[in-house]
Amino acid sequence: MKNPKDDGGGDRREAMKKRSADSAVALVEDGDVVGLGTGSTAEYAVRALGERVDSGLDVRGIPTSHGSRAVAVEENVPLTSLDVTTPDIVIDGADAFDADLNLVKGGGAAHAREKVVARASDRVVTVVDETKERETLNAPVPLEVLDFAVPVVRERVEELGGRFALRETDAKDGAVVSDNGNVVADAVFDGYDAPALADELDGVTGVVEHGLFVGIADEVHVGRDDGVEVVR
Ligand SMILES: O=C(CO)[C@H](O)[C@H](O)COP(=O)(O)O
Repeated sequence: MKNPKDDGGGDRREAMKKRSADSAVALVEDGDVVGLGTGSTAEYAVRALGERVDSGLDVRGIPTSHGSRAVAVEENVPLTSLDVTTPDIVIDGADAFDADLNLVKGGGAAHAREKVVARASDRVVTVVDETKERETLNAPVPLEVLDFAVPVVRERVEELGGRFALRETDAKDGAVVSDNGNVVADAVFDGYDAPALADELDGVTGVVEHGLFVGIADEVHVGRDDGVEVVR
């Protein structure tokens, strides 16, 4: 299965993403520690934060991936780590969300670090364009899995009624490997109750982390053509 993030784009959608990112970055205050999310929408946020740093804002960022670290370095956003402190706010994207603020994350294979940073943050702000909105979540659930455990995790996902698809990459022959050195798969279900499935996946030994974020997001900034709707 190819990366589910290969979902096209277009200028209109990029503008919605940027609107959402700008709205979230406006919440950052002088002195804040900011969790830096991963993905194209979060990248807009890191770049917008960089502009505010240029104008004198005093912040430190905690990246959620090698990718977001690289963007922060390029934008001169000073960095710190969970060894030193925890974020006042994290700004990160999502692959899908529902009205209860359940999120599916991990299209960029960074959901394990993203969840660690989000759970450590005082305020969790999600940035999306309106195409991510769902009445019922049914997006494939990313799984970061210990390579050794793939057969037993596959079996458990199938017992839960899903299909287990190891994620592949065009960048090399073989599986997508996370920043933590584990393989990444997608668990595909027709539809699911996010809290119940999250509970089940929490209990699967060999799954380092899954991409269902339940009870974590405080607000979702939804970029639309005519502005940003903040869903709380
Ligand atoms: O969870 C993520 C990475 O692991 C991303 O936040 C998610 O995939 C959304 O990315 P984009 O803003 O590019 O659509």
